[in-house]
Amino acid sequence: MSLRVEVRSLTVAGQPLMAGLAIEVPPGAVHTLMGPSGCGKSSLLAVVCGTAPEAVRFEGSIHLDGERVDGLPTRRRGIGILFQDDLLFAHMTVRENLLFAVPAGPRAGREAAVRQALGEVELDGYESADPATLSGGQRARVALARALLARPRALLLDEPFARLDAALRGRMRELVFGTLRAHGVPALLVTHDLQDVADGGRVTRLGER
Ligand SMILES: Nc1ncnc2c1ncn2[C@@H]1O[C@H](COP(=O)(O)OP(=O)(O)OP(=O)(O)O)[C@@H](O)[C@H]1O
Repeated sequence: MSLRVEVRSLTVAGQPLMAGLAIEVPPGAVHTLMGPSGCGKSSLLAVVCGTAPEAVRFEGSIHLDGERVDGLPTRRRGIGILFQDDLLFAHMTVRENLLFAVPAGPRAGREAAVRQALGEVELDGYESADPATLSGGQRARVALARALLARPRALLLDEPFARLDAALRGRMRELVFGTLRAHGVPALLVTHDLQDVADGGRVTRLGER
């Protein structure tokens, strides 16, 4: 799967944020967006997944594997998003949080997908854990597993490592980038930390307002 985002113009409440931008993300690659606070990074992600508020006006196009998706409602784009707040449901176990994301299908297959995803993020055996009892890094890994279980065609990462301590951040980066590569899922990553740039990944620097 590849992602192409072309921004002819992006305005928020009538103020221009960016123009003349083209981003091409090959399968499994992570493209980093950097820039000062307020330059429109989060607004651009919201436009790509189709959740931007009325005040955000976008002219341009978004393609997934050549299919134009910017006219589609969010749920039909198949683009996942991972935030720094993991947004796990507190009243559900890890397994229930993950099952929630698995597309409809036979029960056994969905359960197997959950077990496999937990293995991929090195959390075998954590099915019945309560998210509140997990460390920040473990919660971040559950959130990654959940994002991938929905089988997204592309993933948007909005400062997903910001809350993790330095040692864990390195491991989470490897895990996230490795998993995206393995699944061939292209990603856009917003960060303020140059160390978050994936090896060989491209960077777009957005300007001041
Ligand atoms: N719904 C809205 N109505 C009006 N202005 C908005 C709205 N959403 C965002 N803005 C403004 O648009 C600009 C871009 O915001 P955005 O959150 O996209 O920036 P950002 O680059 O992600 O910033 P940060 O790094 O601080 O998260 C900001 O000046 C913000 O105040």
